[in-house]
Amino acid sequence: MDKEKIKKEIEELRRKIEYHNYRYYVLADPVISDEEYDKLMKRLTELEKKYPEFMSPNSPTQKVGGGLISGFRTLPHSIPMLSLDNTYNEEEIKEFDRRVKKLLNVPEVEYVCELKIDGVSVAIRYEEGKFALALSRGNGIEGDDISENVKKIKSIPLRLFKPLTIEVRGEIFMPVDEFKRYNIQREEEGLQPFANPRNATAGTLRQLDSSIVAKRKLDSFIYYIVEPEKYGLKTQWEALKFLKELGLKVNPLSKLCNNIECVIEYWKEMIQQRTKLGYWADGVVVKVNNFDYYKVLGETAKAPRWAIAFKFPAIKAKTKLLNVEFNVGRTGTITPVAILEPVTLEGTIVKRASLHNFDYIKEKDIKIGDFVYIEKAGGIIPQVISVIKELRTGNEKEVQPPKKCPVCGGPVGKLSEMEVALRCLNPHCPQKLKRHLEIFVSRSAFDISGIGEKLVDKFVDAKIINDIADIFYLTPFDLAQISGVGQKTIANILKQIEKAKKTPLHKVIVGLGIPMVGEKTAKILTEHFKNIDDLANATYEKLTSIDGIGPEVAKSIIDYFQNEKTKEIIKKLKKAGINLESKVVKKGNKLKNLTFVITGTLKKYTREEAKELIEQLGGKVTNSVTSKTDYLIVGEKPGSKLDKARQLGIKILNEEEFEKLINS
Ligand SMILES: NC(=O)c1ccc[n+]([C@@H]2O[C@H](COP(=O)([O-])OP(=O)(O)OC[C@H]3O[C@@H](n4cnc5c(N)ncnc54)[C@H](O)[C@@H]3O)[C@@H](O)[C@H]2O)c1
Ligand SMILES: [Zn+2]
Repeated sequence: MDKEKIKKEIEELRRKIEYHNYRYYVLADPVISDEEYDKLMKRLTELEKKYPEFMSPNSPTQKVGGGLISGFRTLPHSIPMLSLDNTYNEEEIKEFDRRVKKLLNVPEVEYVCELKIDGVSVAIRYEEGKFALALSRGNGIEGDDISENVKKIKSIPLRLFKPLTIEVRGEIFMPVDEFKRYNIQREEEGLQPFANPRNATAGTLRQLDSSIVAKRKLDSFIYYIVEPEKYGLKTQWEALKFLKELGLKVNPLSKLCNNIECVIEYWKEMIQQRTKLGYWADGVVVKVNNFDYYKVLGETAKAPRWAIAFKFPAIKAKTKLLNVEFNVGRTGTITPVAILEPVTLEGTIVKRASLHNFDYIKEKDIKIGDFVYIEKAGGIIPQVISVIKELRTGNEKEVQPPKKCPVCGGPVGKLSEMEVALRCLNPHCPQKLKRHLEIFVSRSAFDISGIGEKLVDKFVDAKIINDIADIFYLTPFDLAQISGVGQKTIANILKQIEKAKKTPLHKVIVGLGIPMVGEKTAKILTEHFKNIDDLANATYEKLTSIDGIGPEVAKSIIDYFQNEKTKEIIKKLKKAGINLESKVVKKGNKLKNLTFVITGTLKKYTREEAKELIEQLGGKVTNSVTSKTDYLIVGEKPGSKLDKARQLGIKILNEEEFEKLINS
């Protein structure tokens, strides 16, 4: 009976930890603090130790977190790259010391204290002094070959001061200033800022393009030598000195201690200094100094027994949650934001903090009026971490998810069961306009590449563009008003806009941004409806009778076209002369085994449309005329392909003849 309960708790803990691993390592977007995570892990470790019958080799306690990334070559480590056990308090560090002394049967042990740099660990091999390979920690047994990226880090030498063949290990990290700069840049680009510098470092190192790594100023501290006895080294303290002599960057703040009291003192000193370092350290790594002891102490599947991470307490502040506001993002996601009684945290005044999502609020039972603890994830983004329930008066109020979009008053809901976030469901919500315009001008829709993300933002901010159709009403004057756009660019953009008016209907539909209607569905629709009005008037029965259109998509299409703003936008698109007719004919085999080449400009079709038409009828379109070409279709201002076709005696069709062929 009791055992059943324990088993359940173990399973629940494993499920939670795996979820947080996923958020942390894969999404680089953790939702709990390291301290909370470590508490879950500690509880699981305790239970597994007490009830070994529930132990499993797949438990997160048995694995090094992180994993491998696709796109890189994977190679085995020379010896496993492990994690570290950790503790947050003095009692436990003394316990660690007692355990070590008991296992070694000695009265006192020397420790080396090093800062625990909050970055990503790396193994670097040098051959005869020359940089040969860098591997990520991966799953601890195998790592990713990130050599090209690591070579771009300035503090990592490509040549050592001595021509040794050696493997060293250390930490790659992003300094505080660079992290701040990079996050500001990300926000300007409309990307989510990284929650902490470790995530930012990991995100940078997994780039396949090493020139990106060169742009972000990553740095390194090396702290470990594989098989140190080969170089006559007997202690970690000697190893650190040796690494420095090789020209590697070694953290200058390490300390050699004769006993555990000295370690605790160092830890306290570093807690004071931690915010002034210029890089993030989340604790002190305490290592037994004498290498002879390492074999005696050994290691678990996950961590060595001769070292422990003595983590710093989280820097948190207590304050009152005054209210919860709702932010609407570019994709319409609505996120709750805590409005706080202003409080100082790590030297800045915090008035707002992240609450992640409504599930988070529910899970933590956060109420308006509560006293809460806030913490800065990675020293940057404040978040509400926990509620101090003892201080409740009974007047606290539940946080109600909004029933309407706080920006446009539109309906609110989830797009699918799977989603955590609530969204504004109004397709024309002004808050979504920027994102929508990015899709509108993209290659899968109107293909107006002259108007990139930055310009879109400027147009919307300047209120020149208030809905998607406004793109087709841009004047040279509007364009000139936007700073940074020259005459040439203006002419180019106008040309592209003109061309975009001929965009085939399925791409127009993609551009409209009807929820749940992507490229594939848009194509199906153009095969069944003559034009946009035909589609707008389609009944639910008609839509669901089409192969590939499910009830949810049908409902979404109907909702979209019933929206008053949609009607206005369609009117504006018509007035601007946008193609809203489907030129797609029914599929067939009429052109089977025939190869076409197109030259010059056609009047009724874009290249793309003509190509699609031919392909739908079973034909093929290639770029150059060869003896295998069956037809050359000739528009206005044909190129040299026409001469070539004549030489080879290929059949030549003008636009009318081409239409006759497909409609015959
Ligand atoms: N908040 C979350 O949701 C969440 C989720 C997963 C993991 N985490 C955090 O990540 C930790 C697990 O990550 P981990 O396995 O990398 O362990 P870790 O970061 O706690 O410790 C091991 C690592 O410390 C690094 N390190 C830095 N300086 C060092 C030094 N001087 N000497 C030796 N090593 C040094 C090495 O990279 C080593 O791999 C957890 O304890 C938790 O704090 C948090
Ligand atoms: Zn809205």
